[in-house]
Amino acid sequence: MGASNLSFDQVLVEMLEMGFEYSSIVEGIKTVGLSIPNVVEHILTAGSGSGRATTSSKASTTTMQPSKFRAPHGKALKRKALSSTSQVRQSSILDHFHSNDKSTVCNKIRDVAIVDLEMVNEHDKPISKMPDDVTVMPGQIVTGPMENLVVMSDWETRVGGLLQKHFGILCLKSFQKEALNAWAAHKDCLVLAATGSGKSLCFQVPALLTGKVVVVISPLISLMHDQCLKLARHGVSACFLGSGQPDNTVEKKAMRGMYSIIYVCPETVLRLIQPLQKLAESHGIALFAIDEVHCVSKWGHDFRPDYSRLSVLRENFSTSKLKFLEFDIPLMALTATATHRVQEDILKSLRMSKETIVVLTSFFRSNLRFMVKHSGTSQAFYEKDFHELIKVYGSKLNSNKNKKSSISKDSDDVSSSSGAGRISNNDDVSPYDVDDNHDDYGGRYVNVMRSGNTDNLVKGKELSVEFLENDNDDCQSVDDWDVTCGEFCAQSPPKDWELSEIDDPPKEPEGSLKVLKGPLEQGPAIIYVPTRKETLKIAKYLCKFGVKAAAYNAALPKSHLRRVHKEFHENTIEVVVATIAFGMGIDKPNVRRIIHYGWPQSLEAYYQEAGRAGRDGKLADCILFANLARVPSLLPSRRSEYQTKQAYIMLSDCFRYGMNTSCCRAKTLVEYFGEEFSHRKCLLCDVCVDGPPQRQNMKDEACILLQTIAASHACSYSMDVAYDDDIHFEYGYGRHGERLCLKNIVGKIREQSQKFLNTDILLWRGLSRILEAKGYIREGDDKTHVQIKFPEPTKLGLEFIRSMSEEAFYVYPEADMLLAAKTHKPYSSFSEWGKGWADPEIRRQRLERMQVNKKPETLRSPRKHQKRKANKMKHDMRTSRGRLEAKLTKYK
Ligand SMILES: Nc1ncnc2c1ncn2[C@@H]1O[C@H](COP(=O)(O)OP(=O)(O)OP(=O)(O)O)[C@@H](O)[C@H]1O
Ligand SMILES: [Mg+2]
Repeated sequence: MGASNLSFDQVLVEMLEMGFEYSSIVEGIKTVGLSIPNVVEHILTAGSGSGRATTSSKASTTTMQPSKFRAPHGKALKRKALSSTSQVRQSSILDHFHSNDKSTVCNKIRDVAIVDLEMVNEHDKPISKMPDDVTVMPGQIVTGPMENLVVMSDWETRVGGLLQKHFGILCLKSFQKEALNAWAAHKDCLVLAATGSGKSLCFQVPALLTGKVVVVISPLISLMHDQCLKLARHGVSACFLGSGQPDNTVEKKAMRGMYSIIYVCPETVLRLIQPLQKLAESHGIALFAIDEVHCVSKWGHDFRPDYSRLSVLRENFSTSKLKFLEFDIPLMALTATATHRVQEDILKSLRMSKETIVVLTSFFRSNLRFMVKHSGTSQAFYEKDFHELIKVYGSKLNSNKNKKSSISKDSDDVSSSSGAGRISNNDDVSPYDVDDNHDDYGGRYVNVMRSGNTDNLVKGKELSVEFLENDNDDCQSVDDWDVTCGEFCAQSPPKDWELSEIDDPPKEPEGSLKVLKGPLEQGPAIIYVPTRKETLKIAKYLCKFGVKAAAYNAALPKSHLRRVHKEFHENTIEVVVATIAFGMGIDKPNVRRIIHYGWPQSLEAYYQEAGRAGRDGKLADCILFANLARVPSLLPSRRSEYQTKQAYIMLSDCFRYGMNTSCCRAKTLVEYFGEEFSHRKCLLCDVCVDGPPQRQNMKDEACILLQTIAASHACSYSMDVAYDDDIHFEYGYGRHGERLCLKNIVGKIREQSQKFLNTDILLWRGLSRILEAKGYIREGDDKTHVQIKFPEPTKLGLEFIRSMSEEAFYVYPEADMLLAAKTHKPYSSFSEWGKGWADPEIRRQRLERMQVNKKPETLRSPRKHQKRKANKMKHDMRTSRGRLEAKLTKYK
């Protein structure tokens, strides 16, 4: 790859977008010239140290030890036979992974075939241990009694042989049977089943049973590609169409019925309506499957506008439109993350039939161990947060000497629970970690987003250099994987399938739960971060300690992404540090750890990504490291006002999940999706294991907070609130008649009550959420916030004040309240810095804090520094104006 004709600035801008640091880019350009791929390669190779997986095809060949090439149950696979039976027709797979090197084609074909079969092994090996705790609830949800349906006769008897032949599977899970029953009865079907439960089989089987074509609508090329590859290995011909498919003969062949399964993105299927109608006539279409169907809904976390136009399928493939059809071609919609609202939206948006069968299984994944840990999630915390990960994945050879110097003496176990989302690992967080910017609840973006002006949106993005994982990944398009193939011909499935006896596990009595215990088995990890820059920073950090880590974000060169994907599947890369671009569809059975480093944007996204873990049914960790002292902000993205509001609601739910200290995390998650959690607890998460914190009687705090809020609204309520003796309010509705935000209200409490002088804003923030949940206060602003911002009392709240009795008010302190209790600081906000100097105690504490916690100037972020400067200017202006006004009154 020689130098391109790009200018220095162009290379710089593009690479900054990818998340690289300015200095590394400049250094790279100096060394290898103005070629983006070369500079990327240079930086990644230099930064990776010995830990990063090598890029050469040799590496994958050499890393494959004979012992690895085993059939599911220990039978060695014959390399030769495999390479000769490989019928993957396109140059494709080679192009995927080694597009530029044609000289070693043969070797590569063999390598890839072997790699693929290795993946098959991994998938099928622990068949009996598949997460199959799903329970179909036909009685509740199925809208039509199945026994009354005209079911395609004998499909169940015929399917057994096909499953064995193609997938090495003896039987279907009950939810798969339900879905297939619906299809066989020509009914539409909505399948809601946990991540990794095997939804794909529901739409793959109809192609095998009928010999007709199944059209699958899928949101990502990477996902389509993954599935096509697996199908080819299982002896099912499949292709994918769309902008990632350069060979237009594939599309023509597909429309002539040459592939059993056609994967398309929604954009493409909309274009292909007519050819598909012809295909339905000539060959027959057995089913339209809409995978990851939550993308249909505006209420979902991953809305794709083209998904919402898929109602054309119902309109164009019904008996009223196509006279040759005997029945409407059934629709099967599938997802693992849909709330009730999203489910309703799906049925409506796709215009699914009134008789749609909804197959609902539990979203609960009993082998996932959820935890929340407090962390500043910045570079200063890497050492502490990743030290256990480095211990697990770091190469002994490399890291021993580094470990001595760099890894904290602290031997806290990353995978050991910190206790109910509490603050054990990073409990020595400085008060300065509480970013006062965030007291305004992400206002920086709110302003930008709410303007409705797209120019501003763009500016917003430019402003937010750290939040670079923008629409590129938010709205992942088919272009995120420009895979050059898409045609997969059926290979003969391996002859020596060893069939495991699998069936739904015997139903356990209600409430009992088999608890997986013990240390995690070996297996890779994925670290999800919000920004591209962090993917690179963390991957580089881990590589320094000998961890085979790699960054993955949508802006990185496709060749790099393909390599990461491949090497991750081969277990050459052990830790992928990724944005949401590596989320949906990753089906690797032995992922042992999913770490979210920073707040996710929604619980749907969180659960979807966490669902990549433990797909083999074995214990896996899902750890969320988040700054519990901060209210998270929305990442910039193109959103309408309506979508912004929705996004805030989802972020808020996610924030509350992190703040929770008393309810089982798995229960919180599945109940979020509207499921009634049949077990009381998961017995694995940090809350279940460590128990909730001790309940506190917060009667006094609740009363004073409610009173102060009520007083600030006294004008509007024109009521006589019985105040505490030591509280006197000078005005009712803010000094200038404006609403008082929680921060001001807390300021008032501190001013008026000696008892609460030294209380932390975090305490009041947590308490206000508790009061809101109890229905005593509500948001008084017409905007949506992540955390209540302008509290106003409800009728219930006012009654609570009126009827204040001696009764205690016991609550479980939330995570931020516990954090406040641990960090002994009276004020968390710089905006309150100017207040209270006259008070000797406050003065003493502030001076002490200035001495002890003074950070070196270099550590200050430019953003904070600018804000401080601006505040100082404002303060100076105010004081000089004050002096001026004082002088003027004097001379009047
Ligand atoms: N009946 C079955 N018995 C055993 N294994 C199965 C069965 N059905 C599917 N599987 C396996 O389960 C794994 C996960 O399947 P799949 O990718 O379809 O999950 P999914 O439900 O689509 O998950 P996600 O929501 O994350 O996409 C696959 O490797 C598949 O081979
Ligand atoms: Mg799936």
